[in-house]
Amino acid sequence: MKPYIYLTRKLPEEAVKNLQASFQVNMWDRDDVAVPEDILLAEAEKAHALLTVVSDQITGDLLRAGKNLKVVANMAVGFDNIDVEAATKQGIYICNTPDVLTETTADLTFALLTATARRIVEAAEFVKEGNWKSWSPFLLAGQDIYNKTIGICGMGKIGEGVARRAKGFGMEILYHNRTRKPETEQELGARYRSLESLLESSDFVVSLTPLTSETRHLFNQSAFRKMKSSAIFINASRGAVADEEALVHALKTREIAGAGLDVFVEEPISADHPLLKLPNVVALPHIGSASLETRMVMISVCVDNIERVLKGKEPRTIVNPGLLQA
Ligand SMILES: O=CC(=O)O
Repeated sequence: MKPYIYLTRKLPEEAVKNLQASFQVNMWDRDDVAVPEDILLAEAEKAHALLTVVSDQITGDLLRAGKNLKVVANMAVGFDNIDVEAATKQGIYICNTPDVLTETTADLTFALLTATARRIVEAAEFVKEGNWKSWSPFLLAGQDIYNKTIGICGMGKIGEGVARRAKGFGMEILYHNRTRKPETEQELGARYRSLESLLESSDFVVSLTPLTSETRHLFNQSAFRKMKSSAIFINASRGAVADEEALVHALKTREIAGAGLDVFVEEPISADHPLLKLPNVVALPHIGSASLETRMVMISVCVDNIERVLKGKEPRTIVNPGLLQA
């Protein structure tokens, strides 16, 4: 019998035809709703490979139930939705899609910064709603971006991509990261700062840090209080790096000036969430890497990893490399 692969989202036929040639492939065939947990569990119990997305919770229980499972290929660079430790114990490869989405996500992060600073979403709605009656000096006036200070928290590849864009805007670049990046400092003139100093000095605080036990609620009440009252907070990593209640408070009381958010604690965020009621928030539906080109490449990275593992080869992009040595 051919190995069985379950894809948790409807993907284009052309993207998965390679898999169909050698394996039995089944996919959740709706694009508008996520696969329900019970169906995902039942599929994991049968599957040799899963192709998953960020909103699928790949828990220890699910991985232990997957007696045939050899690989989970997550269509994202982040993998906080997966219990990697449990997978490693079960001998299951966890793969992600690094590198291929770096520039696309940096584009979106910078676009979100621009949209928030210059009130682009508000302005576009204003025109479409027929509210534009006259040109006026301060109509929808926002904040400058060029020559301002950007503080990037999480200087991985996407952080570096955002820093390159910031350099083009003549911005002063500060960063905070677990490790210093001498080459980035040299190439982009980025300056390392403690988190506290970055928060105090930046006009734009940009979160690109992965979600871990250390970064959960990194942006809390005390962090927002340290920021300038004119500061704009941009989050393009994971919702839970910010304490959303503290963020709502900081925005309402104008402790900070605005926020551009591509990610939320609960996704999809409910339409009546207090964050969505605030005029100084630009909210996007987790579309950091969502260009047609990049999404197709991400799928092909997942497909390639699955194919390799099921054919007895090493996957190319692996999150639990300890397994390769085991
Ligand atoms: O959020 C998206 C990703 O991790 O790629």
